Amino acid sequence: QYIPTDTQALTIKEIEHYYLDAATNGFFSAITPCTNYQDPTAPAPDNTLGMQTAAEWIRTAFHDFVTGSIFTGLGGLDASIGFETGRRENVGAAFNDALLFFSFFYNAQVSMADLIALGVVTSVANCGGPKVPMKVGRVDATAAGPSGVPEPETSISDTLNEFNTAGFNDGDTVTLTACGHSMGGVHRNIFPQVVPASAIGPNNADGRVPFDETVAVFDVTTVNDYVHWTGAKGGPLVTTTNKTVQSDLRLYTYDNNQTITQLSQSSAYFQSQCQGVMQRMIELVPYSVRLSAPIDPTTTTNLKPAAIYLSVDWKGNMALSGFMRYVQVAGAAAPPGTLKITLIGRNGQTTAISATGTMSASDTGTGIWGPTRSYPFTLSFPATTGLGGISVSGQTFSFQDTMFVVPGMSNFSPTPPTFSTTSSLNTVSTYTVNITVAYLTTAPPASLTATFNIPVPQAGTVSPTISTSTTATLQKIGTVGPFTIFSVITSKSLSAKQVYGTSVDVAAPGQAAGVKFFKPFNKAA
Ligand code: HEM
Repeated sequence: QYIPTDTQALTIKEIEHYYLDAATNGFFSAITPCTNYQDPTAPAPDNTLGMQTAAEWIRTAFHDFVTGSIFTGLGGLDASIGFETGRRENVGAAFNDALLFFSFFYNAQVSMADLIALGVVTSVANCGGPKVPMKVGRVDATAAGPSGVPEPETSISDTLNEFNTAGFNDGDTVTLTACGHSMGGVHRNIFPQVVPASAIGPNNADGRVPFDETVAVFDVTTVNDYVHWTGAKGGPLVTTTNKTVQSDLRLYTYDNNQTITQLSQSSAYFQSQCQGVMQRMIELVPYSVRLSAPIDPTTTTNLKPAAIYLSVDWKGNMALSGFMRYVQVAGAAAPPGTLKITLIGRNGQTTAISATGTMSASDTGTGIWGPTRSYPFTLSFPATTGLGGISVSGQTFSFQDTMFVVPGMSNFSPTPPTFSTTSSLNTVSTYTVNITVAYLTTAPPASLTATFNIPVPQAGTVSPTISTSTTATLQKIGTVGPFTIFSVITSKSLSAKQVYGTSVDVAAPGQAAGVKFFKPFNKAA
């Protein structure tokens, strides 16, 4: 585990993993294919209900963000929706479905609000829409926010007022709603005032009437249907005979159909307009929140180290292991068969020590940016040389070895059940963890303190929060080369889901954590 200087870098690393790496039970699993419906409390997807996870994720972001205010600088995308699911304006399973699925990916570095944003970015891009920039750094609310999410019955003036307060003018409101209503539909079981009982049928137990013919594709079809009065004609919130709930019709006709007609001019125009408003939706955050630069392998780097661990043994041999990730973005060279990873020593000098990373045949996948390849490697070097970084294909990545958990001297038992995004991870066991840390210091303290960051339930929402109340004291057990070694064994009763979300920080007395966000049991390993 290396220690980046900037804590947002750790969040970026985590989200990059969810966003770019292939994983059987990864973030994309619930929205692949885009027609899929995954109830995270059930063992397997159920596609007989007329429900759709990708659409639920987009609707979740809308209901979370729209009560935010550019005037007060409060609210927006902050996961407060979890505290608000009892309100009539937030009817339906979508919100808790989304938060429960996201909670498998929640930890001390990844907020629920960032996961809601990632849900929009992944479902839009995975289902044929544009790439909405993914920034990180959102902060979760600790209580409900104001109410006011527009409902089908809400007057046009109240609806526009709510969106205006969230920073969307009248035209933007039409655009965002038309973009959102490209996927999914309206369900009889929760909106009987909109959808007739006749909608219920085989593989449609909840009675969904889709917004358009391409329910699982983020595209201009619903707009074209409305403008040309073909197909689904814009969907049930236009065509319902109950005038009170014709909210899309009221909205689209408010400016005499000007905005909606513009949107139908071309698929490319629709997609670029949607990219802009979707970005603004997920970037409405409190004034106090600073978002990172976007995770974009085309403009940052498509070659990056991931899942890196540093170790030292009692003989003073060090090893840096992990993998290099190569994303073959559009226009990039084909992935090389091997990569040469060269050690930069603790003194900052490039050394003659190198390792070869060979492209994995199995750990591969195709994400929205292109094929992702991984190159596992282990770089071995003496403790006297130490670690300052690595250089790979002309790029330098900085690491440090001041304080790190030593994987070969640490362990964790029992092994939790295989990671999955179902309730199978609810089983609680007593887990014992040995945390052993190497500290590069000429004046070793008597002990170090480990703080465990454990996802725990919080009242009023299905979204977890992080508890830091479990700590442990590491005692000196020896020295190797320039390092003093500290260790502790501690036990805790946890669910497997909590185990996967737990991380540890370690600090010397009176100092900031030298080890930050070490995952004692890493599902990515
Ligand atoms: C004028 C404001 C809006 C109103 C009154 C409204 C109303 C509704 C209603 C009643 C449903 C049916 C929900 C269900 O049966 O599960 C729905 C679905 C949906 N809405 Fe909206 N909506 C509005 C704006 C938006 C916006 C701005 C977005 C996102 C950018 C959005 C995204 C969605 C999505 C993706 C669905 C499909 C959900 C699913 O199939 O599970 N809506 N909307």
